[in-house]
Amino acid sequence: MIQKIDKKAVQEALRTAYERCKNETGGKNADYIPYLADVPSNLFGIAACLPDGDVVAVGDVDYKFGIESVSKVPTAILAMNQYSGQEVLDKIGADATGLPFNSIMAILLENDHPSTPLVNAGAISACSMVKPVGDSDGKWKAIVSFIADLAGSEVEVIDELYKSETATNFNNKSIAWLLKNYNRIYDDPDMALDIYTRQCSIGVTAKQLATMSATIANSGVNPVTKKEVFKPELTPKIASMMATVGFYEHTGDWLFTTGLPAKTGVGGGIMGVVPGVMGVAAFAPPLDEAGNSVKAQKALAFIAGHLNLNLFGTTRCVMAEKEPVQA
Ligand SMILES: NC(=O)CC[C@H](N)C(=O)O
Repeated sequence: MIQKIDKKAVQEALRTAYERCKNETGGKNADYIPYLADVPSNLFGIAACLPDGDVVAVGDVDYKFGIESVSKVPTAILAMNQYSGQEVLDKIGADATGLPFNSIMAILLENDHPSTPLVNAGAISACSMVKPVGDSDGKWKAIVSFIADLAGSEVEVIDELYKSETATNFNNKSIAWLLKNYNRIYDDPDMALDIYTRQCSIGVTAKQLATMSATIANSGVNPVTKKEVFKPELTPKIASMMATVGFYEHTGDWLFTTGLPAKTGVGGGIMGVVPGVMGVAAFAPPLDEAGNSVKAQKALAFIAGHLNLNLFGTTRCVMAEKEPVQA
């Protein structure tokens, strides 16, 4: 069955989700990265970007927060775009770990494999793959301009966050060097780790996240700028990775509840992709124990249910065509 929805329905769903969730008090800001502990906990925004490039939004949607692990999505796509989906599958993998995002155990259990580019190990490995290999500045330019192309607007690092993460990323250092030991780092390990830390420190708004996910939903063509950012065959690849591990050890619960491929970050952002339909995103800093924003996940779960965005459902949600303008 096909269910047509229009911009008004999306706007209404976002507003209702905002009203329902704004007083939610569960969760706690990440504090293992000192900068994140100080972000105001009551910030809350929701945005959606539609195939015609229209962005609908409610709440704190222009506040720049740390993209954190949502950045694993663009870098995974970039690596697949530069090499191929198959090569990323061979070099990194696409398995769920069922374990926390920064798990060292996951690397050992997967027989020395980083599992998926959407956990820390695989993301550091993906950063090591990004071309030009051996050229830190070149790699960084490739990543930051790829994220800007997905978002349709410039992005930059929040310096204070980058410093805060760099001063405290001991666990990630161990991951980088453990992967090096297993030949799963394809460039200098310290350089790969630094690129990963920097990409996590990029500031984005909920509107930018929604546009990034709309570009993914729209087969790699940014619906705002119309630029072809990546190969169309990569949309189902990245959506499947997001569905598999986007909420780490809570991914099964999330997928069961919503049927929406989505990726979270400890900055409080969540980006959800409805392939062929739209991108949705939400942001609120307090997290559950797996590092997923409590309020943002409640809001997106409501929207997914309300608009029938569940990819496993028998009702397919599509955007209604705009009424042609009368001559
Ligand atoms: N889940 C996350 O957002 C984690 C990202 C963070 N930069 C880290 O590596 O720990």
